[in-house]
Formats: sequence, C-alpha cells, structure tokens
Amino acid sequence: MPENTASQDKETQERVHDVTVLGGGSFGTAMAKVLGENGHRVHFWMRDEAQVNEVRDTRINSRYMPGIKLEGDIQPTSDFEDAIGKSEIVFVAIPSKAFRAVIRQHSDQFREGQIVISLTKGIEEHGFKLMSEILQEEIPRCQIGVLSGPNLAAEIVNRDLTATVIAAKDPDVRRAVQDLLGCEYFRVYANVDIYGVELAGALKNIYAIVAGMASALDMGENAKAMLITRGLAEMSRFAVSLGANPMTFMGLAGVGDLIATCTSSKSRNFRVGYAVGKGKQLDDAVAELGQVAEGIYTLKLVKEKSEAIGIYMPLVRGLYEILYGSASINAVINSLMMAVQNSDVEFILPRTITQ
Ligand SMILES: NC(=O)C1=CN([C@@H]2O[C@H](COP(=O)(O)OP(=O)(O)OC[C@H]3O[C@@H](n4cnc5c(N)ncnc54)[C@H](O)[C@@H]3O)[C@@H](O)[C@H]2O)C=CC1
Ligand SMILES: O=C(CO)COP(=O)(O)O
Repeated sequence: MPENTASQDKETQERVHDVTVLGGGSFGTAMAKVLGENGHRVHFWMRDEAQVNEVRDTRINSRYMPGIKLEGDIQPTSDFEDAIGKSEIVFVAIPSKAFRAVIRQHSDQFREGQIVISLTKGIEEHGFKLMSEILQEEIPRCQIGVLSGPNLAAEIVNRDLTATVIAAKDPDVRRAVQDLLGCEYFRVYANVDIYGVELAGALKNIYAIVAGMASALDMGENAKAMLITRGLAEMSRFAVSLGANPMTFMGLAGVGDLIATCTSSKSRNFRVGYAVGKGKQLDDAVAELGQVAEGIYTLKLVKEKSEAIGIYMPLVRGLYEILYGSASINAVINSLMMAVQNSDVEFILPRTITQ
C-alpha cells in the first residue's frame, strides 16, 4: 500500500546509522556536524590524538572550526579500526596528497559492500588518478561514490542553506547518501557521472585561484564574469575530452561550485590567488593559509595533462606561468587578452567560426 511504503521509507530514513568521517580538517568537521545533527552515530577519525581529546572534551575542533560546537553523537577517535568497524557508510575527507596512503594502510579493515564516499577535490600526482579511482584500486570490494558541489565548510557549519551532488553508479548508494545527509539546510542531488562530478570539483580550484588574483587586482565585475565563464568552458572542454558528461558542468558540481569558490574569500584557493595577486610568494601564501589549497597541485597536473592530450587551456597555462614560471601577472593578462578571439559557446559554434 502507498501509505505503508511511505511510512516504511520514513522509518528507514529516521533510523540511527553508524557512519564514519575520515579526516579532521574543515570539511570532515562540517560533514561530521551535519551527520551528528541528523541523529546519526558519527565515528570521527583523525590522526592527531590531541585533536581527538579536544573534540571529545570540548566538542570543538579549534584548529579547523574555531567556535563551532559539534552537537549529537559524534565520537572522535584516532583508532581506524574502531572508526570504520561498525559503519555502513564511510566519508573520506583526506587531502589528495595523503588519500591513497591512508586508504592503503587500512585497506584490509574495510568490509565487503561497505559504502565509501570521497569528499576530496583533488587529483593524484602519479597517473592523473581521481579519488574514486584510488578507492576502486585499493578497496574494490566496497561500493564507491563521490560527493561534490558548492560546499564551503565555513558556511555549512553555520547551517547556511547548501546543496551538493552525490555521484555513484548504484542507485541505492545515491539514495543512502541523500537520506543520511539531507536536512532542512542541506540538499543532496544525484548524478551518475562520477568522473565528471569529481573532476569538476578538482578543476574549479584552479579557477578559484585565478578569481582570487583578479579580485586582488580589483579587476571589476566584467572581468570576473569573463574569467568564471571562460573557466567553465575550459574545464568542460578538458573533462569532456576525458569522458565526462558535459551536462554535469551545468550543474551544482560544475558551475555551482565555480560560482561559490570564484566569488568568495571563504575559499582557500581564492585566498591563495588573492595573496599572490597582492604580491606574496606562493609558498608564503600557502604557509599562511595553514589549510589545504588543492588547486596549486591540480594546476600542475592539469597543465601537463592538457598538453599531453592537446586540449587548449589558456587560463591554466597562464596561471601556471605566474605560479611556477617567471611570468608577471600583467604579461599573462596581456597575452590572454590579445590571443585569438574564438567563438563563445564552442560546442554549439565550432571554434574555427571566427578564424
Ligand atoms: N573545506 C571545504 O570547504 C571543502 C573541502 N573539500 C575537500 O576536502 C578535502 C579535505 O579538505 P579540508 O578538510 O578542507 O582540509 P583541511 O586543510 O582543513 O584539513 C585537512 C585534514 O586532513 C588531515 N590529514 C592530512 N594528511 C593526513 C594523513 N596522512 N592522515 C590523516 N589525516 C591527514 C589533516 O590533519 C587535517 O585534519 C580537500 O580535498 C578539499 O578540497 C571539499 C569541499 C569543501
Ligand atoms: O570546494 C570547496 C567549496 O565547494 C572549498 O574550496 P576551497 O578548498 O578553495 O576552500
């Protein structure tokens, strides 16, 4: 009967689930908070014992989320086995540089069929692997998904209205994540394009750095719109050439995340770009940030990859020349502005139309 089905659905949704968050940084803390407030038992794993004690005793992660109280049944631990042993779903918020090492070190502790969702927006240095590919290689017996979207941790912890995307092949995995995370301030949309959703989250960090620089230089709203829109064209062109669905880039994980991070100083990538735009050295800007800015690593990998596969990415090339070469910001801006003037929406009008 329809009423029975509805009430059974509600009952399933309201059941307390054992869930795990791996990684005690800003985003791990934000996701643990949402899950705790949704009534779940959250096993919150972090490597630093002092941080575990602080979160247990004060309910605050002062290094990454000062002043934010973690409500609900959140159980911090540095014991990995204890953290994932009872869990139905494991969320991984470990920066891309450490992602494989952490999963590999503990791979035998994951259970057959356990759902493992990457929250990480980066690319592995060797082999251009995305985090879902690493999970597939290291723990193939698990069910894998990725979560990505305009999800600034600093806003989520304030319960500011937010939406995200869960991408997974299995509809049960998508539904499970929607049910666990969805609440009055957090909406979870679904997609099947794992590669596109994940690549969008990693690529947009590059353009957030560019946008931060433009903001530091007070370049104006027209320039910001140009950079965001051409960034979207560039990242879609690259991702589609690697097999992503172009429509994914019209959604929250694509244009949505690009808007959030390219327009906000809450984005760490934006802040790094801003600092460099104000004349700081990259290393100093990153050291001052004290948190991960994935875009500075992704930039190098995407530049190499785009050259290897012959995809035109002038913003990536220009930013690379500023951050890792010897080009001045003004010289790069000048060369971008004087480059050949192509078609606007090149998948409708071919690139050659104006040539
Ligand atoms: N902060 C945000 O607003 C969002 C971040 N993300 C993504 O989430 C991922 C994690 O970022 P954040 O939590 O923001 O970074 P963060 O810099 O705030 O924290 C990183 C955390 O990872 C831990 N960590 C680093 N290496 C580790 C290792 N070997 N073993 C165990 N733990 C280790 C650190 O101790 C720290 O707790 C990144 O890929 C980021 O792009 C995604 C959406 C939003
Ligand atoms: O991905 C994010 C928001 O969606 C966070 O961006 P930053 O890593 O630049 O802070």
